[in-house]
Amino acid sequence: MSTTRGLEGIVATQSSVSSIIESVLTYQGYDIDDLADNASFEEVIYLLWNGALPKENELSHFTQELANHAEIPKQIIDQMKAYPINKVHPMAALRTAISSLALFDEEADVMDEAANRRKAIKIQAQIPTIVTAFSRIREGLEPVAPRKDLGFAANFLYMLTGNEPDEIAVNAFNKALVLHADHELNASTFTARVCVATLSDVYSGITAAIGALKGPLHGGANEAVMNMLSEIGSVENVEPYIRKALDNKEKIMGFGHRVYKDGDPRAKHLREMSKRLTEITGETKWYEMSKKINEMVTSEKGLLPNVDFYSASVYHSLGIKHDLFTPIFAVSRASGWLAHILEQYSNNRLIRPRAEYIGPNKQTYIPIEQR
Ligand SMILES: CC(=O)SCCNC(=O)CCNC(=O)[C@H](O)C(C)(C)COP(=O)(O)OP(=O)(O)OC[C@H]1O[C@@H](n2cnc3c(N)ncnc32)[C@H](O)[C@@H]1OP(=O)(O)O
Ligand SMILES: O=C([O-])CC(=O)C(=O)O
Repeated sequence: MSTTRGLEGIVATQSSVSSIIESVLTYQGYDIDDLADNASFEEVIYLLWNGALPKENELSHFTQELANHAEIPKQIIDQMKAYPINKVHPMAALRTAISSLALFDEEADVMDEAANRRKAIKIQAQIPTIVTAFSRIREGLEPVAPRKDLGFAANFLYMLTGNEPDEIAVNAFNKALVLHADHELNASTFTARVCVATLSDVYSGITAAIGALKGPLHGGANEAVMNMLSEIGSVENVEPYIRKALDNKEKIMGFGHRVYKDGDPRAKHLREMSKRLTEITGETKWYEMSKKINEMVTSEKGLLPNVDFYSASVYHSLGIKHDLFTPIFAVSRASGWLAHILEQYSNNRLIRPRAEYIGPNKQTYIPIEQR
């Protein structure tokens, strides 16, 4: 038996949801560059779940469906109020709240395709409501109910702040959602597929995926990048900080990637957004610091920024709290997880690889008093 550490390069399934070929990312065959510049997040969700871009009437029906299901049960809000809110990371709160949502869905364990699609709509629609409600509850504010007349991106920002966001913020947030929606067999998507391949339910798959996304080697890196930027504090401090980190063989968050060795195609969009948004807020230092870190890490280690690097200064510029960055990743990536879950159910086989045994052999049980 031979092993490949971290399953690098192993093709574990077939999928038609998204592809990464020669560093080009496509969703159902559409280049991410094209979608980032043109598509609404709602169109992208529809595309990932249905394999085709929606016609006008299909999009308005789909958008309405999402809006109609965006409210969460009152019990979930009450439950979040009972969390030890000052100690709980919003990703942990989201993981628990999504799992709890299943308890209030009579169809949670109904496994036919129509029921699974209904659950997909509910989960996609309700994740933003949970994330924004938790954010407000911990600030001592009441959650803001979702509005049916606002699009997905606008509604998120509205529920977060209670104010209708401007067009620049909505467009930037929409683009970030589009860029994060799916990414082939990344760790959280693989987790979701492994979970539902046992014929467990959709909520379990999403709960498991949230747990995997939370780690700093995956989605948690965007918050870690912002922590690093805050710690560095100024452009002049970049050089000594990064040099020390590299000398100590520390990982620089937001750099490197298991699949992309010559660059993550999403990063250039986020870099451009970071530049523009920091100019608008007048806090260009976040972009300037990021750019300098990028130059140093790339020239000294040959590592390029991944999706998490410039997204940190983008979300910061939108006025979003740093520990909400990864939950926002989940808001977007839920669309990809759900597409993969539906795909897994449609052609399921239990996912169960092998482990090469390297432990001791031929041991004999010794009674406890003789050990
Ligand atoms: C949405 C996402 O999930 S994107 C990824 C988000 N995660 C991060 O940004 C965290 C920082 N990056 C990393 O930890 C890694 O690059 C990962 C997890 C993304 C990919 O990991 P792997 O494919 O296993 O690469 P691995 O960790 O083996 O790295 C290969 C080499 O590059 C180095 N390296 C990789 N990333 C970094 C980094 N960010 N900073 C410094 N060195 C790095 C490793 O130390 C290793 O060096 P070595 O061969 O001398 O030991
Ligand atoms: O694909 C990966 O390994 C990580 C990643 O970039 C993502 O999930 O967006």
